[in-house]
Amino acid sequence: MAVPVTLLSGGLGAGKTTLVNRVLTQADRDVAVLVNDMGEVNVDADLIESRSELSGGSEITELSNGCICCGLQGELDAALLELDGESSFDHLLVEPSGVSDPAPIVERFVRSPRIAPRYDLDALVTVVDARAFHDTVIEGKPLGAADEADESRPISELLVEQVELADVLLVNKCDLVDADERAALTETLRSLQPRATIHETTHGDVAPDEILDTGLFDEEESQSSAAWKQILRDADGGDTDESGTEHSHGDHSHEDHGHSHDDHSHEDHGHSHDDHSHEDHGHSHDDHEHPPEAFGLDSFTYHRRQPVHPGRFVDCFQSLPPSVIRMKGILWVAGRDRHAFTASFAGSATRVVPEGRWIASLPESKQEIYRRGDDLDWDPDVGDRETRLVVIGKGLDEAAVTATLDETLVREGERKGLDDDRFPRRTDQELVIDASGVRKTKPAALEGGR
Ligand SMILES: Nc1nc2c(ncn2[C@@H]2O[C@H](COP(=O)(O)OP(=O)(O)OP(=O)(O)O)[C@@H](O)[C@H]2O)c(=O)[nH]1
Repeated sequence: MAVPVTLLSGGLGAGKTTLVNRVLTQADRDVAVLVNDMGEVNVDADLIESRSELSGGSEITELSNGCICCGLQGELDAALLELDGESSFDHLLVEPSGVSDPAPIVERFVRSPRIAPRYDLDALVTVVDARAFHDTVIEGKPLGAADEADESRPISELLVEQVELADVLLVNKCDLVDADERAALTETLRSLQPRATIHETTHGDVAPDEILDTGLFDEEESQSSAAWKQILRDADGGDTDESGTEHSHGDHSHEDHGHSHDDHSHEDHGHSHDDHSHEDHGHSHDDHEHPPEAFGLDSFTYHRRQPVHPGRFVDCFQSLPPSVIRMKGILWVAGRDRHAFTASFAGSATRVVPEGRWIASLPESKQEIYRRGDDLDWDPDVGDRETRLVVIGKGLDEAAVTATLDETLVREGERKGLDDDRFPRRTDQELVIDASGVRKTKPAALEGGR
């Protein structure tokens, strides 16, 4: 029988190890643990090991040569197969490095022909450091220089994505925030991921049953329930009012609106964090509640059939109003009329990544193929090119944010000769914009040297 798996994620020092130790000592079943600390010294494994000896019977396996979310997938598979072959246990806890993107690990459990039959993903549990999440994501303060300096991908954005994927959220270190901050945290977390069960904890004090054998993981939900995806989907089928802001319900997300990925001849078509192809699953979500409003937050979709001016876009995203908590969507960048970009802002930083080709940039014969049978939102002048951003925030002044975004649009007479080299040309590069500056990086630096 397939062994249930809990996948833990959370920022550095959020309290994952503390939680694992608690589960090992309190659970009434045999729990194996797979840890990956991405560092030379596998401190977590040592800590857990000394504790697990007390609990008896638990199995600890560690991976230490990189990050299992990408570079170590082979090693992850091997460890999982070995564990399955050599030991017997009732449940597996996987604790990847704090800066991992959980999505590729989920992919292993769900899709790998060797792993999927043996393991059954039970829940994605994200441990949130209440103090750090409040300060970085809600207040928008940058993390300490030491924390963020070496990382190409903004940590605050990863923290938000870990929340957006979660089935269970543990808001840990609640002793370090006051009642108002705690309420703001819960409200924000709910608005980012309405589906998750939330527990407020100190030193991971949650009953093991809340994270073991929960039956909460649902592949389709996990791909589609992040608030920004729901809003984008709702807006996508909708009417546009005078301000260009959309309010309506539909059943499409930009993931399935067909940007072409077939012509990457000039690129090293590597990895894109947003390009998990299984997002295109065509499932109807009309029964979901519209998320942020239900929790006192505001949201709207900004939509223009115009490109942004690259320089003004960067300037604007270096100082977004503090009321904006999350922004995500698709960008048409002037001077780069062939490729769609995705932009993702969370907390204090924005990441811009090139995606596939605009279908309108393909030869007409190919456009036909993409457009056939697809209810693409096609504009007679610009085709599928668009700038479409979901904005989530607290006390958002929609008109003011819209005006700010409008300022970034390219103006009459400006388009000639615009080609901002800071915007990546390859899908394995990304542009990171934060208060300290702008840099073009390779995500590989963060993710184990892919
Ligand atoms: N004040 C406070 N400290 C906590 C709490 N939970 C954990 N800690 C402490 O925070 C530190 C980090 O906890 P860990 O459990 O090691 O965190 P982690 O997520 O495993 O850390 P990494 O694996 O390094 O990312 C330790 O010193 C813990 O004792 C809590 O609720 N409140």
